[in-house]
Amino acid sequence: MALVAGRKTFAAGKTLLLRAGVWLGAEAAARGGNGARRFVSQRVLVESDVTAGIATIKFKNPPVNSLSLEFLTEFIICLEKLENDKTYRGLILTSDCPGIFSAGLDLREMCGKNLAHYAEYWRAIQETWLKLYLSNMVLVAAINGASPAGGCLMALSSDYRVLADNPRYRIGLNETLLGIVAPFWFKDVLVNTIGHRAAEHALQLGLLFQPTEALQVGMVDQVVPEDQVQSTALSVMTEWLAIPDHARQLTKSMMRKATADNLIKQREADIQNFVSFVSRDSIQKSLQVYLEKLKQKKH
Ligand SMILES: CCC/C=C/C(=O)SCCNC(=O)CCNC(=O)[C@H](O)C(C)(C)COP(=O)([O-])OP(=O)([O-])OC[C@H]1O[C@@H](n2cnc3c(N)ncnc32)[C@H](O)[C@@H]1OP(=O)([O-])[O-]
Repeated sequence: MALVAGRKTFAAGKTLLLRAGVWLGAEAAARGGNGARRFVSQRVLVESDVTAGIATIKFKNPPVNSLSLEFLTEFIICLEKLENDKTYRGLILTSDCPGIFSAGLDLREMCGKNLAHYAEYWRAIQETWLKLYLSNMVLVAAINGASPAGGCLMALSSDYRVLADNPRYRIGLNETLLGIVAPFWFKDVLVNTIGHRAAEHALQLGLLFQPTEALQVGMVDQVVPEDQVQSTALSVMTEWLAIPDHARQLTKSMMRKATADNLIKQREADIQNFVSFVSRDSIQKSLQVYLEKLKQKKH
C-alpha cells in the first residue's frame, strides 16, 4: 500500500521511485502490546502511539540531518504512510541526532552534479514541503537542535514550534550567508510566520536566531528547557487534538492554500529556475567555499 502511495508521489521521478522501493524492502516494523508501533528505516525513525493517534518522526541522518535525496525519499514515504492511515491525527517532528534538528539542504546534492540531478533534488524538496505544509495532521516541531535554512523551513511548516533553550540551537533562513537566495516559497512561509518587515530583515541578513530572539520575533511558539521539549510537544499536541478534525483541517487549508498554490501552479518553472541558478559557476564556487569552511571549522 505504501509503495502504491509512493508511486503516486513520484510518478514524475523514476529514480526516486526506485530508491523508495529499496527503502520499503529494508523497512522493519514492530508492534508493542500497548498500542505503540515503531517503523525503522535507515534515515527516518517513526514511533507511534496508536491509541493517542500520535506519531513521532525522528530524523536520523547523521552527522547533521542534512536533507539528502535519500533522506527526503524516505521521509516523504513515511509522511504519506501516516497521512493515508486515519489512525494518526497528530505528528511530532524531531531529531535523533544530538544537538542538530537539521542542517537544511544537503550542500553535496547542490555541488558538482549534473542538471538532471539538480532537477530531481529540487522536485524532492518541493514535494517534502508541500506534504508537510498541507498535511491534514496536526504538526508540532520539537526542535532539539540547530535548524538553519531547510531545517528552519521544516519547522516553519509545522503548526506549532517548541524550541530547546540552548544558545547553540539557532534557527533561521541563512541562505544569503552562503551566497544563495531563499526561494519565494521559503520566503512566503517566513512572512506568514513573522510578518513582512521582520522577514525582510531576517532574509537579507541571513539571520540565525538564538532561542530567546526566535521567540521574540515569533519564529517559534515556545522555548523550554532541553529536557522538556518532547513532553511540551506532546501536551501541545493533546490541546490541538481536542479540536474537531474537520473544522481544524478546513481552517488550516483556508490559511495555507494560497501559499501552497503559489508553488503548485509553477512547480516546473521553479525547478528550472533552481537548476539554472545552482549550476552557475559563481554559485557553485560560493557553495564549495562554504562547504570547505564548514570542514575547516573543526581543524
Ligand atoms: C536555493 C536553495 C535554498 C537552500 C536552502 C538550504 O537549506 S542550504 C543549507 C544551509 N545550511 C547551513 O548553512 C548549515 C551549515 N551547517 C552548519 O552550520 C553546522 O554544520 C551545524 C550548526 C548544522 C552543525 O554544526 P556541528 O559543529 O555540529 O557540525 P559540523 O559543522 O562540524 O558539520 C559536520 C559535518 O557535516 C557537514 N555539513 C554540515 N552542514 C551540511 C550541509 N548542509 N550539507 C552537507 N554537509 C553538511 C560538514 O561539512 C561536516 O562534514 P565533515 O567535515 O565531517 O566531512
